[in-house]
Amino acid sequence: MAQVVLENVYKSFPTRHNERVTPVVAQSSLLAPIDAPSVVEKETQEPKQTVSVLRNINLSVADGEFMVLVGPSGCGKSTLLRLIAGLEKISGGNVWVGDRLVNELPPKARDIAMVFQNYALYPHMTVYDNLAFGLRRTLRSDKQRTPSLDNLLVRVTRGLPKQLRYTTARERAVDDRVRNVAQLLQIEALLNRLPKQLSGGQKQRVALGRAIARNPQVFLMDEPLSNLDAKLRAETRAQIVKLQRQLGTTTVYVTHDQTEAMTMGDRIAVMNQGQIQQVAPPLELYNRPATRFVAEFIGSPPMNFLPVQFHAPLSITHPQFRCTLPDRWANVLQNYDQQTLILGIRPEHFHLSTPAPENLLVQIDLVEALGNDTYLAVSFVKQGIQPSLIATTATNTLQVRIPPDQKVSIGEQLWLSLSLDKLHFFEYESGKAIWSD
Ligand SMILES: Nc1ncnc2c1ncn2[C@@H]1O[C@H](COP(=O)(O)OP(=O)(O)OP(=O)(O)O)[C@@H](O)[C@H]1O
Repeated sequence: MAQVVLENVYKSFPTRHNERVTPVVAQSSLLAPIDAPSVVEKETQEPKQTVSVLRNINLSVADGEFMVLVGPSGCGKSTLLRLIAGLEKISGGNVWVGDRLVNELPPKARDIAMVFQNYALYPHMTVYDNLAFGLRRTLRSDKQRTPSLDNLLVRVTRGLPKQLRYTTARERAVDDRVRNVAQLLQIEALLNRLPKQLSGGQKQRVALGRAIARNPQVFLMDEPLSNLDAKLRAETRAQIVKLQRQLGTTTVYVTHDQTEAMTMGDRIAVMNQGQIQQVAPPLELYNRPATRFVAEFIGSPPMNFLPVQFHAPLSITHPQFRCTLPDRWANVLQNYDQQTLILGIRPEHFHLSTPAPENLLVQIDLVEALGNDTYLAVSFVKQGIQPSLIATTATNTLQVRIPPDQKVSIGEQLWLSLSLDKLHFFEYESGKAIWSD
């Protein structure tokens, strides 16, 4: 077990700004004499540029912690994981695993096991051998060399029935570990099968088993569940969490799925465009998102955002409604008098209400009844004042959650009130959260 610490980690990839150049080179090479420099040579002569994919990453994963990296596609999650694994080299900063600085260490010296979404099992080996393969190598590198008497006995008994054959100490250790892991993951019955004889979920369990069998200091998992169907994903999700708790192995888990992040992580690091926006336990991310980006990313359906005008001491106005905020906002908001702020409201923090200036008059565009919950997509019924401010809302549609027993239909008009103690505010330009305490 070990902690993983990233200090000011930076990663850039080389790129050539040859998007315009390439076609020209390609074209000229068609016309060029045979002995002209090749396209490849010409391309490498272009000035190299770099694109920075991760910037100023500081993250400390505690010993035994389950840390989830979450963020939209392309934000740099996999790259960060690959940097920890040593599959990519960092461009700046430090990576620590335990008390070792691993910047220059190759992957196999880092004592880390990685699980990918595509399982990466050896197709020609049985489940048993897939589990045993890495182990044999690990034990060999542990210098548990086979004594020569062992070797002799193995050779002499090779032709005998299986029960009578002699096995080496190392092979017995491997066998013990394989069977333990198979029991833990409930794949004992599958040990003699080939990967092609397994379902997706079973393959994923074998891939997990392979990582566990090596008993590494750290597990790195890159979207390991994304090839599974919804039901199996939920089951395997729970199983991974349970296993991780049992083993207590420090884990960094990458996903773009916020449900996975919220249900699995001790803490979650939310990433966007190569930077970490916030690191916090799941509920804290939900209750106290540090930025508008985090607020929108965590929670399903996402938080609604409305531009409102703030008037000290405690009132906000929107073309469609106005309301007075609880006292606790007075202090923090006094510097924003007469400014536009972004009001954030989660779908679950609206309530069906009565006509009043502090309530929102909306029309139902869509109803989604999901048994336990009913979600509405609603739009404002235009009431006339300051329509320009409404136009600055990215979308004029709000997502609202109402009790499932409430009968509503498309086209119906409703009044909604806000849970005043649940409001969020963000600075208009920077998107930074303003907290009332
Ligand atoms: N070898 C590479 N060379 C150049 N650019 C790269 C390389 N690997 C990744 N990138 C770029 O780095 C950015 C981050 O990629 P990364 O795979 O880490 O994102 P991600 O958050 O894991 O996305 P996804 O969820 O889609 O897998 C992307 O813009 C990607 O195009």
